[in-house]
Amino acid sequence: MHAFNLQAKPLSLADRLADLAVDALIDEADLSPKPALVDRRGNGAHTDLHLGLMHASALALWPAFKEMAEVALELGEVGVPLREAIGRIGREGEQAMLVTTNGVNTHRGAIWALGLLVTAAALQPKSIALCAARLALLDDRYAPTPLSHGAQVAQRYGARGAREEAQLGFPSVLQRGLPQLHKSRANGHGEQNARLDALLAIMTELADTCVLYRAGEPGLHAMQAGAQAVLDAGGSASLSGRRRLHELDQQLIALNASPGGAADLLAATLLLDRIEHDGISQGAF
Ligand SMILES: CC(C)(COP(=O)(O)OP(=O)(O)OC[C@H]1O[C@@H](n2cnc3c(N)ncnc32)[C@H](O)[C@@H]1O)[C@@H](O)C(=O)NCCC(=O)NCCS
Ligand SMILES: Nc1ncnc2c1ncn2[C@@H]1O[C@H](COP(=O)(O)OP(=O)(O)OP(=O)(O)O)[C@@H](O)[C@H]1O
Repeated sequence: MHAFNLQAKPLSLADRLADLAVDALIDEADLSPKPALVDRRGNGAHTDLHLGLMHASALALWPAFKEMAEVALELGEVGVPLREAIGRIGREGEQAMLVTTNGVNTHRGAIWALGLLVTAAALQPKSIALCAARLALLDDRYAPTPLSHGAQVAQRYGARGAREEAQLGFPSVLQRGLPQLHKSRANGHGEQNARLDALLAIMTELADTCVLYRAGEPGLHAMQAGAQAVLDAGGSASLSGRRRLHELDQQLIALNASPGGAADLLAATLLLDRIEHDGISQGAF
């Protein structure tokens, strides 16, 4: 008889999904140079955020992601009980984030997007985006309705925000982020450039409510047109694309226009990519 059992316990599906979600958030934060966002170089357009805080916040969310996957496996179907359970877990995750960051919003949008995707991946790994959309369409009786930045921007500009992106099945991820990630990889652009190109592809069309709130319609136009200009110039791997990317970074910082929503959707893109590589899903999201 041995004093210790040295055989590692296999990770459960919920453990693996929580690991992949946290990894995706850390990869998003580390990716550099992202226009006006927190990265390895600095704080972008944010005065209250830094890379260490993004990492600490990502790690603090692990239990919430694991619990979401577990409750999905336990309840076994899309319905109001599951929607309300993940709403409660998401709000607890938000509290854990705020305690870790001393009150700074580092990952509110990411808890929403990645939380839905983790739940859906546990439940229906063959149609993750559709399952996440069905969950997002259900009402959570206990969700507070504060006049969030997103709600204010929706009133002022009629913009679709984080809720609608999820309810539509994450078109920015499935139709922009993932295809561009695959295309830039196939062109041999290197992993970091492929990820930057995926972020830019998301930015070309997104109504990012962070940008609208901070910089209005001129800010949103600068983000979308500038991201398109980088891709048209050959993307992050080309010299002229890099020059355009630098210009976009300067321009968005000057406008205080940080594309936080696009960053969250890049993390969602990286999560689905990891889920596919991990064999949890075969790519039919
Ligand atoms: C739906 C959510 C995201 C709130 O959305 P709302 O637009 O009202 O809030 P807010 O202005 O704080 O923005 C949320 C974040 O979404 C991201 N975002 C911005 N624009 C977009 C977009 N077009 N698409 C996707 N994400 C976006 C940004 O990171 C932003 O910070 C969600 O946090 C929520 O319902 N919160 C209520 C509390 C809750 O139940 N939490 C648990 C959810 S599982
Ligand atoms: N690397 C990143 N850098 C900056 N923001 C990011 C990054 N990754 C994700 N985000 C998202 O951007 C949001 C932060 O944006 P912002 O600071 O505008 O939010 P806020 O606290 O709602 O607004 P404000 O700071 O203007 O009061 C976070 O919710 C987060 O989800």
